[in-house]
Amino acid sequence: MIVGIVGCGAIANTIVNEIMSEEGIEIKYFYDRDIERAENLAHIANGIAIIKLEDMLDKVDLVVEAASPIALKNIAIPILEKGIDLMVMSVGALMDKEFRENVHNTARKHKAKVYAPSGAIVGLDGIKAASIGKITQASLTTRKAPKSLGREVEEEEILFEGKAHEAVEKFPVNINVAASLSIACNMDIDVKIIVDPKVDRNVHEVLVKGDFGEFRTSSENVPFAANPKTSMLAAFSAIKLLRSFNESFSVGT
Ligand SMILES: NC(=O)C1=CN([C@@H]2O[C@H](COP(=O)(O)OP(=O)(O)OC[C@H]3O[C@@H](n4cnc5c(N)ncnc54)[C@H](O)[C@@H]3O)[C@@H](O)[C@H]2O)C=CC1
Ligand SMILES: O=C([O-])CC(=O)C(=O)O
Repeated sequence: MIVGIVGCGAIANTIVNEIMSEEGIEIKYFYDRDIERAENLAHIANGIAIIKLEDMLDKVDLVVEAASPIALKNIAIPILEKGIDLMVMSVGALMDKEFRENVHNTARKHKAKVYAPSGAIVGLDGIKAASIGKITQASLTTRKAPKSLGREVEEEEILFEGKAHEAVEKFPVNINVAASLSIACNMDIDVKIIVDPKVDRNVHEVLVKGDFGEFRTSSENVPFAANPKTSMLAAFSAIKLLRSFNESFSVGT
């Protein structure tokens, strides 16, 4: 499998450092609006930095988007139209219903697949199983340190309380997890975002109720030093999903 990466930041660097050149996965093409970032990562991976997306499209089997929701909106359709699979980290962009439908229809028409790893939250496996019945309630409470949210506060403060579609508009690079949960639950879930000077982790609490009963998950994620908005777990989930394409045994939904 030849892989291209769009967005050469914290997540992409972790993917490359972990996978480098593993049997069956060759991460070869690197694109970033900051060409230096693409060149640095290409150098580490012994790959090729490209200056426009089209330069990788006839050469890859899968593109990993690890850039931003705006980037995803620009690249998704041209990638899928070529029948290339797409792994999406900036899931928040998919809260735009028209865009999501376009992505879905294009993927189906060109026999491409779109994957969204579980990212920084815990519980999507259970939600996927629970969605066989009816899900009646789902919420996410996210607590991050001021530097993760770009705020300066002395006391904990609720920054946002409302629906996921609004949360991803207001905090596009901090709450993609709300979109993953909403898509998995097939509802615009309730979201609360708290800035808390007492925490040094990215904390995500998920509550889901439905026909199956109810569950709560809580993850206290170590953030990347280089980008404290992002949890290391998010990059790990992408790596695990990439590896799963070569595995013959799968556990969990
Ligand atoms: N699904 C999830 O659970 C999670 C998703 N994310 C999202 O994943 C994405 C990547 O995260 P990180 O690696 O932490 O970000 P980062 O900020 O460390 O790296 C992003 C890279 O993408 C590049 N970039 C931004 N916009 C671009 C564009 N339009 N075209 C080309 N390159 C562009 C930037 O120059 C940068 O090098 C972000 O959108 C982030 O919000 C982050 C954490 C969890
Ligand atoms: O990494 C995290 O903790 C969550 C995050 O930034 C996102 O969902 O965009």
